[in-house]
Amino acid sequence: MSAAAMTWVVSPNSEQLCNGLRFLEKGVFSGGRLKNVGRKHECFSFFGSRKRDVGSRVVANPSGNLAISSEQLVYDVVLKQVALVKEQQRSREEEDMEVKPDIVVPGTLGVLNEAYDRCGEVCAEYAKTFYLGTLLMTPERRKAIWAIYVWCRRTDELVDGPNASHITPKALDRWESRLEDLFNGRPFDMLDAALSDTVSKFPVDIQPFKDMIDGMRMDLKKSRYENFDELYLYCYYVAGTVGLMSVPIMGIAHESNAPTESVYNAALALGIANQLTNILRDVGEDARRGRVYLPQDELAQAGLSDEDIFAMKVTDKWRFFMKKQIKRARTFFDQAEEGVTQLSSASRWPVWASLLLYRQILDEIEANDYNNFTRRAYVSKPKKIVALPIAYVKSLVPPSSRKLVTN
Ligand SMILES: CC(C)=CCC/C(C)=C/CC/C(C)=C/CC/C(C)=C/[C@@H]1[C@@H](COP(=O)(O)OP(=O)(O)O)[C@]1(C)CC/C=C(\C)CC/C=C(\C)CCC=C(C)C
Ligand SMILES: [Mn+2]
Repeated sequence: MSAAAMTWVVSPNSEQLCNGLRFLEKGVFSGGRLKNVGRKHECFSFFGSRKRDVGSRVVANPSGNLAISSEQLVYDVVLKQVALVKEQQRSREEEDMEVKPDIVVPGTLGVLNEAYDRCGEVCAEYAKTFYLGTLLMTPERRKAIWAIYVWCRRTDELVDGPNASHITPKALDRWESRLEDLFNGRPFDMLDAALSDTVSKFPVDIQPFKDMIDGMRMDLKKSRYENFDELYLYCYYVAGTVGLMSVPIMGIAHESNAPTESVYNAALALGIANQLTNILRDVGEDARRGRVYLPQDELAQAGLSDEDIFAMKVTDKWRFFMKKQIKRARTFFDQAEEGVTQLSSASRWPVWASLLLYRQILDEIEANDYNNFTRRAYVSKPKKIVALPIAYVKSLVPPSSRKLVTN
């Protein structure tokens, strides 16, 4: 598919989107394979800490005043999402139904099915293993996850895709108003229509979606992170949000008696872990774009600076620094593990697979002797193949009655 055709998939520009819609209607997109344009897209590498180790709720700002930490800010979003889920549970119990019935406007069902099919195609193209995992889910859940995946991918492409240099804060504002419209039942295009349908059926709060757009805004104006608290907020925006969006769809197992909030915390932790791993894998690549997604204070403590990163030399100081960063990422994966088992049975396999595969990237960075400047850590096909049955076996473990960490 040409770059021009790709444009509509990711751009919030109305004219291009209308063009995109025409592509869809003519079926040009159908069967078309989205290509990587200007950006690495290996297969969506299948994707928490005891909180005390990684950050506190109240932090002192430079003037010595106490401020609310990023962790606390994010926790408020978790509570809001959990409240929405509980509210829907209560009304379902009252109405005694599984999901809201479809209110079908004549002639729209075919279009909606087609929209979901397109989401599935995009997902299969960008994230093959993950796509296969979604096939285990119920059709309703699978389609919903595809719709969320596509919205996230399109959002990410705005700042990371081929048209990234043309993206302005205004464009992100337009993307956000489209988001509000689709949550209010007024989708702009077919892919938005799929998500609009999804959010009308599942208790998904708009906040994590808005926060992901905020993450993209942050990417436009910020290329340094003073400390881990700042980096944590960025990781929440671009990846922790995905965890919060996904759990209402994947569902929590009926047998689970873990507090709902603890499962959302685990989902958040998996997003953070994935993003920290992504950052550690991409240090060299990001540096070539003038970006350093590493806590500046921790670099300084290790006797390192931006200059050392741009020099791209693996030194003992760098190895020492990296070991600490990897250790932190692993604590978030550990925290996430406790939550995966609480998910509904069909959702556990793709999440385990994603967790095991993404975590292995950290092992690969170690195996590369911490050279994440000029070598890209990746999980080889044979290792991926080994991880999948392990994930499957893990997914068979039912939720235990053990209590998870709440905040
Ligand atoms: C089963 C599963 C993995 C479900 C998530 C499906 C979904 C909606 C994914 C959307 C991902 C996406 C496109 C996010 C946009 C921002 C972004 C690109 C984030 C980075 C992903 C890795 O992508 P990649 O390796 O391709 O990196 P580049 O684009 O090349 O830089 C991220 C690192 C974040 C991904 C975050 C997650 C997948 C969150 C996972 C958490 C859950 C699914 C919750 C699980 C529940 C519990 C209880 C643990
Ligand atoms: Mn990346």
